[in-house]
Amino acid sequence: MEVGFLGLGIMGKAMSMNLLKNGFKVTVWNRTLSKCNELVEFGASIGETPAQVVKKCKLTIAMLSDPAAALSVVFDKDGVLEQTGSGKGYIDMSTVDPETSSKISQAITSKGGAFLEAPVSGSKQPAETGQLVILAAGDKGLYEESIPAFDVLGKKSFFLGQVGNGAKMKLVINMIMGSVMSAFSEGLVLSERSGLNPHDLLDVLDLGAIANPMFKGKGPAMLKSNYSPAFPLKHQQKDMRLALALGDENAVSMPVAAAANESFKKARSMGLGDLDFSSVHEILKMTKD
Ligand SMILES: NC(=O)C1=CN([C@@H]2O[C@H](COP(=O)(O)OP(=O)(O)OC[C@H]3O[C@@H](n4cnc5c(N)ncnc54)[C@H](OP(=O)(O)O)[C@@H]3O)[C@@H](O)[C@H]2O)C=CC1
Ligand SMILES: O=CCCC(=O)O
Repeated sequence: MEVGFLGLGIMGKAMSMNLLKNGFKVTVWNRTLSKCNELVEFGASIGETPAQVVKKCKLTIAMLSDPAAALSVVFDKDGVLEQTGSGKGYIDMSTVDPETSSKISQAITSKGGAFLEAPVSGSKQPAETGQLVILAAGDKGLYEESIPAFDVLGKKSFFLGQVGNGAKMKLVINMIMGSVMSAFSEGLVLSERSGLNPHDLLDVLDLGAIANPMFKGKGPAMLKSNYSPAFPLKHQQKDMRLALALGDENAVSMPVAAAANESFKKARSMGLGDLDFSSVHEILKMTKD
């Protein structure tokens, strides 16, 4: 099966590499074209533009930073829309808001193409090992055709119905994740400032009712101020912003998420946006009496 892949950031690189390793023919494109070279070494072909990739491939996947990027790759000159049509499938796996997804869906389907949104739960390592959780919504036929690729990329796929539901599910999850990370960082700071050993806190947490792979995976690195990016903080803040907008639309009060968003915003303003989202810990460490 020949697959196009647009966007070779942390996630896109790992996902397209995985498809290659599992026998898919992959044609890649990235805004910064030099990032395609590593994939070419593993057998990928390069498309010079998103339109070229779509022209060549029946199925094209995108994994882009945010709504602006997702829209640009579809609607701009040499974009996806120029070559989509009957027999072409487009799957956007980026984390965006439901409105962005719906706009892309309408444009693709009005030209006869099929569209699926399929954001993912899981980060760099699950992307490398094919252990993502796929939250698909949109064209059911395209979902079924894409199962061989989803089986390589993820450990479980959900089909959630109409376009927008995948985006909403992903935003709810990341709103919870950002709020929990913020509370976890406060707990690490509180344990240290009150004279406890924060490593003991990690051990105790791991044995109790709120034991959590995120605490276990990120806690030790956070205590060493090591924030090598798996999930960049700028994307977590984008997800908090989009989730809060979803809350606004649905009149859901989310004071915990709103407070966490302030910490992520502050971290971004201090230049931590490209570090892992766990670097929000640095902001909370800065608060003194
Ligand atoms: N990292 C993670 O753990 C996870 C991330 N996600 C989501 O997946 C998406 C990608 O994340 P990740 O790989 O970490 O992000 P990165 O920041 O590593 O990569 C972003 C990608 O988007 C491209 N891009 C950015 N702006 C534009 C634009 N205007 N036009 C075209 N391409 C653009 C970048 O191209 P260039 O190289 O030229 O800058 C790059 O390929 C995001 O929506 C994120 O929220 C979802 C689950 C986990
Ligand atoms: O969107 C990013 C999710 C990161 C994760 O699930 O660990």
